[in-house]
Amino acid sequence: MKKHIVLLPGDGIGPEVTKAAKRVLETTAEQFGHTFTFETQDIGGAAIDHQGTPLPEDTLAACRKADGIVLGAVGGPKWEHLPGHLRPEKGLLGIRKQLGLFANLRPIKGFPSLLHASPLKREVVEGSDLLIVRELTGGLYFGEPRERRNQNTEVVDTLTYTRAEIERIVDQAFQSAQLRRRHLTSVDKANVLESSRMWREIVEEKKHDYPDVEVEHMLVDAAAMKLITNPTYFDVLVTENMFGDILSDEASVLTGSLGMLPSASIREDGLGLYEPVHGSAPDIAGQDKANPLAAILSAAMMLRYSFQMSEEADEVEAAVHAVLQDKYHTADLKVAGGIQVSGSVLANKVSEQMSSHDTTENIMRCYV
Ligand SMILES: NC(=O)c1ccc[n+]([C@@H]2O[C@H](COP(=O)([O-])OP(=O)(O)OC[C@H]3O[C@@H](n4cnc5c(N)ncnc54)[C@H](O)[C@@H]3O)[C@@H](O)[C@H]2O)c1
Ligand SMILES: CC(C)[C@H](C(=O)O)[C@@H](O)C(=O)O
Ligand SMILES: [Mg+2]
Repeated sequence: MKKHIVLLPGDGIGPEVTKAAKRVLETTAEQFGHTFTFETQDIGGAAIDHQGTPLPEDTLAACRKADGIVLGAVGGPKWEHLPGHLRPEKGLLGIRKQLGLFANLRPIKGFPSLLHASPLKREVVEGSDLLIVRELTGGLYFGEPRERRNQNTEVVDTLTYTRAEIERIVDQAFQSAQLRRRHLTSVDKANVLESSRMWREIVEEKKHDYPDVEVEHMLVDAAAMKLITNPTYFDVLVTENMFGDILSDEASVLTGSLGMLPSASIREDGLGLYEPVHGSAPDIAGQDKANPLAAILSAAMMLRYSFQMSEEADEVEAAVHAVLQDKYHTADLKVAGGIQVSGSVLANKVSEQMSSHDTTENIMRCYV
């Protein structure tokens, strides 16, 4: 099969992890007889430096034509002095919005060989396997007005959702739950926010369309606590944009590192932007220390969702599992008796593992 992939490396460790994902995609193409073509475009701080804007028209146009998009990360101290509308992060928010990528799927599952890498107790982490379905193009991130007022003595951000925006993400979450253990937790702050009360109403209406899914509501503060005290309680969580952002970084603790969490930002027709959950990590950028597995697993999600190549996705995930079983890891993961390697060496190991044809069953097949 032929597929055209747009790479958006961005800033900080973005280029390092994107290169790793590309490497693994090239190995996939070779192994399965596909033709993947790649095109690199600017986004974020790199785009500001090269083209004066965080989201150039060319980038958007290329993404609209792509079969899949892989993004590294955007942002960093170099651009922090810029006004809000010119910041690198605006490029990422812009592309999500412009492409209508309203659903961000963030699977969190501990690899068995990393159970001790989490600072949480093994008995808490063991068996955790959850999916955060984060609404991605609404809420506080996009509401207007957002401004300073009255000579800088007041500030306003706006949380808006339309009924249709909530309905489509709730549908997505119910459908994800149907593919998994059929337990959905809708997370909100309905004791305070009107938007959350409408969210709850919609979940209550929608549940009749999915009678095989058990659904409940949970307040976000309680959910934050339960995520790290009793993570195996959860299957699918669905929540609005900002709550989803925060809860997913928190949940990464279950896996041992933020560098392990992949994500898919998708829309109904199958186009997707595949992005690790982590940021540009300026503290380790340029040192080949970044964990490339979140980006590699994001590429596996692209194979599964946008390209419908589930065998290929299984192969990548199984190779990641095998490399971790062999005790290879980057510096962010604390693995007793492990073999610490650079990010590029770890990516090569995954690639070699795939080429060795040694990989068997994918017991990590959690990325739905
Ligand atoms: N999707 C994105 O592009 C994205 C996501 C989050 C943050 N950001 C941006 O990134 C910049 C830095 O943000 P931050 O420091 O709060 O968050 P961050 O996710 O970049 O880093 C948080 C911590 O996790 C570590 N880390 C992150 N990814 C890692 C990896 N793959 N391997 C090893 N360690 C890793 C970092 O070294 C750091 O200690 C900011 O400008 C922020 O806006 C971008
Ligand atoms: C960089 C930032 C705008 C972004 C977000 O909040 O969506 C990031 O934290 C993420 O999780 O993808
Ligand atoms: Mg985030």
